[in-house]
Amino acid sequence: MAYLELQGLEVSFDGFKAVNGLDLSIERGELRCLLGANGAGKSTTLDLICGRTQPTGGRILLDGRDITQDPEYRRSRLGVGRKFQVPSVFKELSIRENLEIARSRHPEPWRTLCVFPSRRPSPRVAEVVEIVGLEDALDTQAAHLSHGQTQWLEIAMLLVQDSALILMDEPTAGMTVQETGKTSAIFQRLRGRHTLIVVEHDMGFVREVAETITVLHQGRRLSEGPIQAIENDPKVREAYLGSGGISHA
Ligand SMILES: Nc1ncnc2c1ncn2[C@@H]1O[C@H](COP(=O)(O)OP(=O)(O)OP(=O)(O)O)[C@@H](O)[C@H]1O
Repeated sequence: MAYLELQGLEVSFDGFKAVNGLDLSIERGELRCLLGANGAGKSTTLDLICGRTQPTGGRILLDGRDITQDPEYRRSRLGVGRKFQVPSVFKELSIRENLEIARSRHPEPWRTLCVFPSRRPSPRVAEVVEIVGLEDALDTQAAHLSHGQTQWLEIAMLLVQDSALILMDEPTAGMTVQETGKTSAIFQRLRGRHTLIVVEHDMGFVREVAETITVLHQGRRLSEGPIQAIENDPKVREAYLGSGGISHA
């Protein structure tokens, strides 16, 4: 059995099926990209997996366990981490402080800073900042970070929480070409250690990082496979007709 299984997943908003009988199987350690035109149901699918939205039908299995009815906090404890498009870092705190708080998951974050007053990061924080390339900026206040650095800090916050399944919505949106390149390198390092599901419109980025791509259309799986197979799939071409083809998604 795959690490994550969506079986006939469905959610209806006032009768409109944003996700409509979606089947998806993702192996442990895989990096899966979700593609699809605007409104295809990509973000809603991530919402269903992390428990932000409750499905109106179907099942979600994580490592063989049915989590369909589990609330968001319980899925988070099981290792499901979600990165949203809008960053949720504490702007007035340093990178190190943000990471220590994320790691502790303490209900009163300020107490963590009393427990970790030292300027030396804990071993896991030190390891993670090296992965995302922020090791030289540990004491920089988050408010002073570039857009790219803020996104990397958020990824690091999921990593220190040991999220086994990481869901990301357009991680490269608003990034420069250099920042996107660095993000791609970070993802290459995460592959195999974490299972990643990434919604992304930047086809250059998708080409670099994805092994398998799932294309959604009207809340269903339209096509799945490596990039060449997706680009040559007549169903995908038809669904993207008018938007200049998938390469211009
Ligand atoms: N809470 C909600 N209430 C009503 N309709 C919703 C809700 N959330 C999403 N939808 C609708 O469901 C459909 C799928 O939305 P979703 O955000 O998942 O698409 P998407 O593929 O992520 O699109 P985009 O690439 O534009 O972000 C859209 O038509 C959207 O308007």
